Amino acid sequence: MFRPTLTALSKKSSQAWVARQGRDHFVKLRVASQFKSRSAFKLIELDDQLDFLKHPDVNVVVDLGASPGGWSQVVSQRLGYGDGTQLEPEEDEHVTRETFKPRPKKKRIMPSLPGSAYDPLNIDTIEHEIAQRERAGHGFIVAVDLLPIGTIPGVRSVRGDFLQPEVNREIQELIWRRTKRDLPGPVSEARVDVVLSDMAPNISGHAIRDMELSYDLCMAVLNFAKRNLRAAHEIGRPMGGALVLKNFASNAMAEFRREHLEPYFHTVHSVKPQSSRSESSESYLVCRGWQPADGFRPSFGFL
Ligand SMILES: C[S@@+](CC[C@H](N)C(=O)[O-])C[C@H]1O[C@@H](n2cnc3c(N)ncnc32)[C@H](O)[C@@H]1O
Repeated sequence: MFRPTLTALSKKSSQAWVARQGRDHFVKLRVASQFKSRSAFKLIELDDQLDFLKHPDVNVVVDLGASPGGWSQVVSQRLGYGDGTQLEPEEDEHVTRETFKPRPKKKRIMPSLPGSAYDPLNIDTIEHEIAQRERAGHGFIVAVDLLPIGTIPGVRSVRGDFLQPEVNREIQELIWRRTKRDLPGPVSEARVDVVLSDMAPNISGHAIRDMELSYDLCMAVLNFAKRNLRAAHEIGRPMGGALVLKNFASNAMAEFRREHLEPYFHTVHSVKPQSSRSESSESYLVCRGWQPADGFRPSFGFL
């Protein structure tokens, strides 16, 4: 009997993956749009449907599992940074003075810069462009991932494992520093308006283990949200204070939703965006209107 070898199998599945990518409507859209990931369309769909980002009172957004940066780009746009186009990819990914490559003249965003008489690499122009976009938007985004995230207007990134206490501490300190600098009012423990998590554990192939890992990530994100989300009544909008959580369907997740989400949010919706592949069991829990019960916010600590 013919048994395919591992190499033959992996070659076949990678060919299938390439073929599927080529057919995929959202992959084509991504290429045309300059979004860093196809996932960007999932967040666009979620926000267009449930409207948690585009409010003037949304100032601080935390994007967990942000690399390569598609969701952060969408949030950046929705907080008013940029006009819907991102910085050109070569500027975006690796802009350092050493690695920057000038673009052809016709693609330049700014024709020239005051005060930069000689700037053959166009570096001042790029910095000026970034600074201009930074001025146009409001608030800020903290993007967290194990992997690098390029430069996106309004985004500050933290690289590390979200499950590690020192990474949590770094996120917290960044939020406090920026809040103190940029936002009016007292610096309190809870200044985040929206927590997003598109994190997924590395799939081991062992169904129960994978489900447990996914559950643990969701629980860690919820604990972070409990400490950091502004409550709906503080914001003055019933749907204010939102959490978006990627999850994989399981009985444990259904119970998590009933026990840990529904009692504390005004509404909880489970959404499978069109741009999420139908063969994946992923969906997103969109929880709006954070209303901590008395004493529900845990005393301050990490994890
Ligand atoms: C589906 S991708 C996110 C795509 C992203 N939303 C975008 O639009 O570009 C999931 C990300 O979660 C990150 N991730 C998984 N576990 C993590 C952890 N414990 N800490 C930080 N990042 C994690 C992975 O590194 C991966 O980049």
